[in-house]
Amino acid sequence: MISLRGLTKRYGDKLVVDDLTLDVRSGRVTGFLGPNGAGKSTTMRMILGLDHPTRGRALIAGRPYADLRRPLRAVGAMLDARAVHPARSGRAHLIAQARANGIPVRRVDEVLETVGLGEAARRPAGTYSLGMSGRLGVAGALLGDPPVLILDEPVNGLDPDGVRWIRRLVRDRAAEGRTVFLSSHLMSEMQLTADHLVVIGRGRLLDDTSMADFLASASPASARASVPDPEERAALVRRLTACDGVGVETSADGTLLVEGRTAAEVGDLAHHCGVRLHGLGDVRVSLEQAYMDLTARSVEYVTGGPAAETTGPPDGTHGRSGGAEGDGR
Ligand SMILES: Nc1ncnc2c1ncn2[C@@H]1O[C@H](COP(=O)(O)OP(=O)(O)OP(=O)(O)O)[C@@H](O)[C@H]1O
Repeated sequence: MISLRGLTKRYGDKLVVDDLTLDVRSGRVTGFLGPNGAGKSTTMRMILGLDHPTRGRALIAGRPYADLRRPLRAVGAMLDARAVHPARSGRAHLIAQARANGIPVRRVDEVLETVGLGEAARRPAGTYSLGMSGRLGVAGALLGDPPVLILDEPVNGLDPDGVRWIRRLVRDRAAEGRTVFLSSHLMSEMQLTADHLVVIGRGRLLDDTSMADFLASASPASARASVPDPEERAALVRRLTACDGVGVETSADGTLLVEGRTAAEVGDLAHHCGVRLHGLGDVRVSLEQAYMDLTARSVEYVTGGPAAETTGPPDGTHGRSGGAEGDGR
């Protein structure tokens, strides 16, 4: 487990990480989200002892990073995939890390195979593509077979096969009971990968919740139903719109979008009225939409316009508007 207690970082007069208190628990993948400059990398660097907190503490399994005797055996991390001496081969890079941590060289060859770099292992790391550098970074994180993994943008530069590979890798590690903490701006991928989310904006905690609750709280229930018979469709719409808080949109092909009711509720009502349905399902908000709603007021660097002046609300509450349709999990 990773524990942050009042973790705070100030660079000059800029408060970059603001009083973060949370636990990143084992046995699940925790996604770390936030707009550019929100303080994610700085938080990860403080967990890994690469930056000193201005205030507060970051602990790994109850200890500060600096107190870990064999750090790579306690926590594996990839923060900057390109931070490798360009003239050194990937294998030599890993061997140096392994030696410093009492890890046998055969483990280096093992992790190089695991990340698919077996053949490129003896080439200078400076000749690696971004995706290959990422794979080498992940190999370094896996080297000590640690119970805690911290990965900053691990899918950056990876091809679709590599993205799926990372997803499987981190999910398998979490299923083994390890702690996985990873950041990504790829929301669709995060939706498939993470069980739990920590969201920050301008250094402050905006949410610390399960993926399911994050998505559920982002939008009211809504369902989609296809009713082939026009008269039955009209009857169902009448019954639905007679209820408070329910809105129905009918598309050209006769599909109903029912806001304010779950698929189960729409199915029950249709059954009760003797209405035949061809398609019925819940409409889920996408992580991207839920995230955009939550962080809208915490974005510092806005595309095509001035940045918002306000920060996110201090108590973690937020007005979300739902609505966008997503692919669910
Ligand atoms: N060494 C430093 N000195 C001064 N400011 C810094 C330093 N490192 C980071 N910052 C600032 O701290 C803020 C947070 O940066 P950080 O890299 O932690 O954000 P991030 O959430 O990881 O962003 P991104 O998603 O763009 O990677 C930024 O405004 C950045 O400019």
